[in-house]
Amino acid sequence: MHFTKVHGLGNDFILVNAGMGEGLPDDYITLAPKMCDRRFGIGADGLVLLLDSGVADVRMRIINSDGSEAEMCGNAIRCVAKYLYEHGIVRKDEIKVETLAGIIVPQIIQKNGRVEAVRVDMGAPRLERQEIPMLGTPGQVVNEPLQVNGQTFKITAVSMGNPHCVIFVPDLSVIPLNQIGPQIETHPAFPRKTNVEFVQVLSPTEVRMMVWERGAGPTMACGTGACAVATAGVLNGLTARSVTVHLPGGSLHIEWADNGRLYMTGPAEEVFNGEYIVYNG
Ligand SMILES: N[C@@H](CCC[C@H](N)C(=O)O)C(=O)O
Repeated sequence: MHFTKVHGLGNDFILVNAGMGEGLPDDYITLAPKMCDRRFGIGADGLVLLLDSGVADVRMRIINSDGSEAEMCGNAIRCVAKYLYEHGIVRKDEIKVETLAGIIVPQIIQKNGRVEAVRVDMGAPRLERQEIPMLGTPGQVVNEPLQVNGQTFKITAVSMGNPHCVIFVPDLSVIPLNQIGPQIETHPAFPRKTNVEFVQVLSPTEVRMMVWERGAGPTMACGTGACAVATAGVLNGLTARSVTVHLPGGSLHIEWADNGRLYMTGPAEEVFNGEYIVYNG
């Protein structure tokens, strides 16, 4: 199987152009963990499949490294847009991508004839509890206490098509992400599990975050997570509507525009191409 390795701020993916004639085994859900394995496979946070679409330029499916399917991926969609543009597959400045979270529109930003960044219209955040989804009485989940193994966290829940649980803390460096992350990811309050973001506010226009991703664990960056963090910052009165989000792998700019939509701007990189050997049986 031919693949292209890409990343957005170190959040890395195996891209398979499945709708353009590449043979794709049906069992990609079992294949994804094998391909994503960092010792026995190619190594990645997720497998991204590009498929033909009847309603957009392309359809994107994102399979986490544990084999679960996610509705959307902010870093992957920037990589997809750059890949489609640079390989001449979709030579448009604005590319329509069908996802399980709806049609998302990345925009190619060029400088000196090169794709410098990708700006993505990520749509409006979904804030009602049942849209996250989260159990409990209807309404928004803003700075609400969540009990986790005897500890109380004040959480703000945001859906960017996929679920996010945002927690503001005074000091990121003391957070045991690998211990608390999976406990919140699988907390019974989140019937479809959740991504988890811990955030330290540096100023009204700058925050630092780290993420524990649903189905992938700790990653270097999360685009939908950065959008959720920017939304949560405004809802909690902590940040402005335009904010720079610093992640372990680099920075994203997020704007929650007056039209209610979130715009994410950041880089995307293609790293190498290869052939993955699929053994039957
Ligand atoms: N890293 C991604 C999000 C990938 C999906 C996530 N793990 C989920 O299951 O929702 C991003 O950049 O948004």
